[in-house]
Amino acid sequence: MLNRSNKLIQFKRFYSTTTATINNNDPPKLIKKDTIYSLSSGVGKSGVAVIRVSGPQSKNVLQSLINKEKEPKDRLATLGTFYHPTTKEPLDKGIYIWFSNPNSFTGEDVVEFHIHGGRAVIHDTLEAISTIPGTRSSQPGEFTKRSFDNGKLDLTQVEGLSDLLDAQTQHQRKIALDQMQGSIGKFYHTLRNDLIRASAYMEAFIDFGDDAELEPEIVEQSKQKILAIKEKIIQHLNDGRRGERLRDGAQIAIVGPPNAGKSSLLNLLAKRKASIVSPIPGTTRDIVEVVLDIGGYPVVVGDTAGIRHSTLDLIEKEGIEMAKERFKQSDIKLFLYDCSIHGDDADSMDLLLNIIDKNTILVFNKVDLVDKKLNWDSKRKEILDTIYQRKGFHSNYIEISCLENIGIQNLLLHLENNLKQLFEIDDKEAPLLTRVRYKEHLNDCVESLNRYIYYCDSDIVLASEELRSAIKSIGEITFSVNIDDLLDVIFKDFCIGK
Ligand SMILES: Nc1nc2c(ncn2[C@@H]2O[C@H](COP(=O)(O)OP(=O)(O)OP(=O)(O)O)[C@@H](O)[C@H]2O)c(=O)[nH]1
Ligand SMILES: [K+]
Ligand SMILES: [Mg+2]
Repeated sequence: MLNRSNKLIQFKRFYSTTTATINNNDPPKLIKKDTIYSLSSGVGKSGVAVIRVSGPQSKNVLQSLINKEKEPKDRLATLGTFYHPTTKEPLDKGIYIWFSNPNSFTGEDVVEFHIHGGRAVIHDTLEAISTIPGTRSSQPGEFTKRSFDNGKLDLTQVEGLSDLLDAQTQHQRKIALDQMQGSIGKFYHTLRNDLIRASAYMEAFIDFGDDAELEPEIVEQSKQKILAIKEKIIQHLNDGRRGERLRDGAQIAIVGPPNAGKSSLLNLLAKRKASIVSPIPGTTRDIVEVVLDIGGYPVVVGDTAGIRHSTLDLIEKEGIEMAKERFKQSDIKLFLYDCSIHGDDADSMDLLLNIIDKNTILVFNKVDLVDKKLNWDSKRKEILDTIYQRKGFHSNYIEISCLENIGIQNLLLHLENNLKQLFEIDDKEAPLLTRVRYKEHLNDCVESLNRYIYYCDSDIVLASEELRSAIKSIGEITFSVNIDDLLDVIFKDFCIGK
């Protein structure tokens, strides 16, 4: 029979190999590569432009450009004149910063040149760098790729960085920055580590059970721990698409009967003529979308075709179907009601009662046309009472006039509040689930854990098999887990082999 330390080695080896496809157990090594360079700041004329160089030739590049052999000081902005390495012609006067590996963005030797952002300065400096052997201009995303390869960023951080560069609104920026700094990565690391720790007790039971020092209760304990982890993952998965919504923008739909002023409202919100407005009912056919920033939240507002039964127009009919569908799918729903209609508005009322729900914001438009004292107040009361009688809730409502710009600020405040609720994170521990990719891996993980629970009492070998694939699924989210450290922790608090 194997002694314990051999078993320990076996166990370690087992974990190393089952995760070998995604984990590199050795500390990240710098692979000798081309030295890459590129303009890192935006294209076009600017006050300052930044050229970044990364790779083994970086120091050579720097010394050639400043025409001095001296050792650069680490992470210190230094003023210098840059020369062409072959013609020795001065190119520009600017600042350089040297980052020696591994303390740089890519983990390699990096030098940054902060030069004047004129076309010729940028062009000639890049050309000067290109004359140094071993250098080439970088491919898109190559600096970040090297950073990932060298273990400076895990995959979720790379994705966070990409979101940060794309962020259009304040809240998108906040979430992306958090993710780039490792919040999501850390959360998944912890989940995975917890699973490994719980499974280690299982594995030990399989391996050492016959030594009679480990009780069957251990299996039960580890099962309970794993169940708790599973619950945590499920909770995280049920975040109601908030993270994805924050990346892509929340959907707001404007629906209502023809001529209620839906397109007028869209144009007001967009501050431009995005949708055609006319007195002809049935003007809007397609869904017209505008992307907006409301209180720092990204939203996509969709203007839709006016909904009515009476039309025979096939195109309009299709537009109406699209409108209903959009209404259903949207995160925030605005129902526009023309309050200037005198006499019979049974159609509008039918439609309203048909589709309105608790979360719909009822927007009474064209208040500039009503005589409040005489009839509108009582008519509005009648509408709200009917909703209450038929649907059982008190509807949220706002009065506006698109023509005279009345109540729009109020509507925006209302929307902002709704957005705040929509995006609010009630679970302080778990970050927002920002990508479908994470969701897929987490779903795989939960499925494996369900099978683990199924096998747990009957076939412990199959059960631990499922545990391993659950662990692998989570590991795939970050793609950078060093298992050795963790195993040391496990075995320390495990006390096997002492
Ligand atoms: N007096 C007044 N007229 C308005 C107001 N809002 C919109 N209108 C007018 O109402 C008419 C219809 O406006 P639209 O914005 O085209 O209405 P819609 O709901 O998009 O109409 P469809 O696309 O046909 O369903 C236009 O003549 C607008 O100028 C308002 O607040 N007050
Ligand atoms: K219209
Ligand atoms: Mg319209």
